[in-house]
Parts: sequence; C-alpha cells; structure tokens
Amino acid sequence: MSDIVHLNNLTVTYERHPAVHHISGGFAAGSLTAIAGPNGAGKSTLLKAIVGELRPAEGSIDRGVLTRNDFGYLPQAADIVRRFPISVADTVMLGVWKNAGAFGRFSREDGERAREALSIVGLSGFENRHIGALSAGQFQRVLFARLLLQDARVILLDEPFTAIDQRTTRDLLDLVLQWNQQGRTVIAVLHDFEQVRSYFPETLLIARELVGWGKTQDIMSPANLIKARAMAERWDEEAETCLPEEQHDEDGLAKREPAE
Ligand SMILES: Nc1ncnc2c1ncn2[C@@H]1O[C@H](COP(=O)(O)OP(=O)(O)OP(=O)(O)O)[C@@H](O)[C@H]1O
Repeated sequence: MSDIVHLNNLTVTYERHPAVHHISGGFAAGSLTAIAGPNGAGKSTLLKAIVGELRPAEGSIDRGVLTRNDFGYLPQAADIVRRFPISVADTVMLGVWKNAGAFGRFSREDGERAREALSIVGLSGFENRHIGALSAGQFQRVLFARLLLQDARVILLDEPFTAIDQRTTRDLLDLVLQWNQQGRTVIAVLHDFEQVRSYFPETLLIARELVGWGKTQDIMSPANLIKARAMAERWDEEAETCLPEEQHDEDGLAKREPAE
C-alpha cells in the first residue's frame, strides 16, 4: 500500500518551542491509525499540521494530490465553540459549504443528504434544534453527520470519544470502522488504550518525538508505553527548536554560529 500522507522529518513549533520533533513516516492509503501518547505529547499539534492548520518549522508533509477538501477534521471538543446561534441542520451543512452557490445557498440535494446523515447518526427530527441545547454526545453525533456529508478521503479525529456516553461511543466507532471499510484513511487521537488495541490496526506512539509507528500489537507494548512516559517527563518545555539540518556536523551535534 502506498502512503497517502507522508511526514518527512516533521517539526512543528509554537513560538520556536517544538511540540512535535523530527517525525518521519507514512500513513498508508486506506489505513486506520490511532495516535497515542502522554498528555502534551504533540498529538493534537500533529493533526493540525497534517490538515494544514499549522505549518512545519522544519521538514515537510507530503499530501500527494490531496487538497484541503480531501481532509475531514474533527477538533477536540474543547476547541469548538457551541454558543453560535446556529441550528443542527446548518451545522451539518457546513460539511458541504464548498458546494454553496451565490448567497450561500445549498441545493435541495445537499439538504436531503444532510437529513440522511442526521438519520444515520440517530438524530432525525433534530434539524431545527439550536446546537447549544444538545448534550455532549448529541453534539458529537452532529459533528459526525457533518463529516459524513463532507465525504472526505482522509478523516482526522481528535479524541472523538472523550466525555461521550458509551452508547454514542459505540455508534460513532461503528461509523469510523465503516469509513475505513469504504477505503477512507482514518487517523484518530485516542486516550483509551483498550479502544486502540481492539479497533485500530496501526498506531503512531509519540512523546514529542516518535516512540514507534506500525502494527498496534507491536507498538503498544508495555516497554514502549514506559518509554513514552519517560520521554514526555524528560522533555524540556522551554527547549528551543534545533538548528536546521545543514548546520549539524557529522556527529549530529549542532554547530553554533561563532560569537561575534
Ligand atoms: N496554541 C498553542 N500555543 C502554545 N503552545 C501550545 C499550543 N497548543 C499546544 N501547545 C503546547 O504544545 C505541546 C503539545 O500540545 P498538544 O496539544 O499537541 O499535545 P497533546 O498530545 O494533544 O496533549 P493532550 O493529550 O493533553 O491533549 C504542549 O506543551 C502544549 O502546551
């Protein structure tokens, strides 16, 4: 299988402090991958970089022929504002905003598809509800309906089941598995290791730097999890981004500019 997204020595920083450091590897087309790692390991940052919200400080992301519209991205619930006076139906329709004609009008067909997507996630009849009046689980169902409508080739989910009831988690997990069976590439940041082991064949384990990337049963070993924790604890939050590759000597030591 060829890679649909490839990371080449990727480093992503916030004000020169690396959050993701020198990660290389590829997501095979049609793969189902969990991104796991301790708190603050750079998982959300990595998703944001893949979808193009953050630019690499070093290295690159090869997305081949894919464009922004080929990516469906569900941010962490904490990053989504729900106070907008917008209905469930309009939220789902945002999944096809690119189809909207002049004056932001959608076709009757898109309206039909939105209703169908809401029915698939078990929310028929909720079209006119205000999104602020939904439970956390219902709102997550709405966001999954939006992803359904978007029909993306690569779907990125950031902790999609955190603080969601069991029934909703099961229903939405089924959708994730169906997307993958349809040939879509799915990448999900997950905290529940049992979920990772049971449903996600591939895992990318990070602690700012790569701990392991491959078959879940190999990567999620006790030794790797201990290593990830130790790497995260050792990480210096104040560390500055390292010098560009060409400024390293053969021993891998950064060459500093001579003091003036
Ligand atoms: N907008 C930001 N500005 C500055 N630093 C940030 C920003 N977002 C994240 N960071 C820092 O980048 C590092 C990685 O954060 P990130 O959210 O990517 O980790 P994570 O693995 O998703 O964490 P968690 O599991 O706790 O959600 C952390 O040190 C965090 O404080």
